[in-house]
Amino acid sequence: MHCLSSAWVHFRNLEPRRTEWSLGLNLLIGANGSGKTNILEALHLLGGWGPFQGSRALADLLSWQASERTSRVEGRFGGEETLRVEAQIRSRIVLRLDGRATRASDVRARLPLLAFQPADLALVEGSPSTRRLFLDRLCALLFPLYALRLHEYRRALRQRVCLLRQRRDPSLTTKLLIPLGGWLWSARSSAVELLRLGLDRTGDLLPDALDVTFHRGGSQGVDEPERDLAEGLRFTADRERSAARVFVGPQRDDMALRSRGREASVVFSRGHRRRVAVALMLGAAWAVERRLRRKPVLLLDEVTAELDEEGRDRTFAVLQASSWQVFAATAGGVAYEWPGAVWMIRQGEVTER
Ligand SMILES: Nc1ncnc2c1ncn2[C@@H]1O[C@H](COP(=O)(O)OP(=O)(O)OP(=O)(O)O)[C@@H](O)[C@H]1O
Repeated sequence: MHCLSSAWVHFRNLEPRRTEWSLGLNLLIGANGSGKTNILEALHLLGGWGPFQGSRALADLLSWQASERTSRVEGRFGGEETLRVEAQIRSRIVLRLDGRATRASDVRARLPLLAFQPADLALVEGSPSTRRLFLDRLCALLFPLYALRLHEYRRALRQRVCLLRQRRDPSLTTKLLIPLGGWLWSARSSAVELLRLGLDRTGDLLPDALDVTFHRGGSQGVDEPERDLAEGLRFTADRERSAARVFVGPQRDDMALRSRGREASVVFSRGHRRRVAVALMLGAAWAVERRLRRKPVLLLDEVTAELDEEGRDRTFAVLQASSWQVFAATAGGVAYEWPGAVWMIRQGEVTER
C-alpha cells in the first residue's frame, strides 16, 4: 500500500494543508522541532497504531493553538486497494475506513504500516523488553488477534500479581494465563521464523551472519507451548508466592541475536549493531509483505543517521528493491544522495524541495 495524500486539522504544530506524497521514498528534512516526527505520527495514527507515546498522550495531539477540541487526520491510500482513512481525535480516537467507523486492527490488516524510531536502533544491545516490543509490533500486523490476546494476557497477569501480593490463591488466573500465554508463544515463534526469512531478503546489509532465535521466558523445555507454560507455573509456584512475581511466560521472553555462536551485542561494533537493527526492521517489513500479501508503508525516524556510507547505501538498495513507500525523517541537511522525493518541513509546513 502507499499513501497518496494526507491532510490534518488542529494536529500538533502542523499547518492544515493537503500533501500529495511520492509513491516511493520520501525524505522529510527540517530543523529540530519543525514537525517531522509529528508528520510520521499523523501517518502512524492513520495506520491504526495510535500516538507514538501511547493512548495517554492523546490530549497532546490537539494543537495548542486550536479553539476547537477535536483534531483530525485524513489519508488517501492506493496500491493493493484504494482506501480513505480518517482519524478523529478527542478523548479517544475514532477511525473511519471509507467513511465507516472501524476497529484499529482492521485498519492495520488492510494498511500495514511499520514505524521505527531511534530507540529501535538499540535492538541488539538493548534490554529484552526492547526486542519484545519490536516482536509485539510485528505480531500485531501478522496476526489480527494478537493485540487483543496480549491485552487479555497482561490483564490476567496483573490479576495474578494482585492475588500473590494479597497472599491469596492465584490458581484462578492459571486457567486464563495458560491458553493465552501459549497462544502468544506460538505467535511470537512464527513471527521470528518469518523474520528470519525476511532477513534473507536484506542482502548484504547485515555485516555478518546473524542467528535469530525465539526464547520462551522461563521455558521448561517442553515442546507444546501450553504444557510448557503449565509446567513452568507449577515449577515456580513457591518462588512466585514468596516474591509475589510471575517468573514464567511471554512477559519474560527474548529474541536472541547471535553471530557465529557469539552474542551479537559483543561481536558487532556500535555502527554494525545499528546496521543489524536496520536489517531487522527491513526483515520485519518483508515478513509483513510475505504474510499479508500487501506492501507495507515504512516510517523511519532518524534511523539511518548512525549508519556510515556503506550502511546507508545498502539500506537504500534494500528499500529500492522492495518498492515500499517510505517516510524517513532527518534533522538538518543531508550530505548524501537521497534516491527519492525530498520535503522541507518548516514550522509545521510541508513544501517539496
Ligand atoms: N499539541 C501541540 N500543539 C502545537 N505544537 C506542538 C504540539 N505538540 C508538540 N508541538 C510542537 O511540535 C514541534 C515539532 O515536534 P517534532 O517532534 O515533530 O519535531 P521534529 O521536527 O521531529 O524535531 P527533531 O528533529 O528534534 O526530532 C515541537 O517543537 C513541539 O513544541
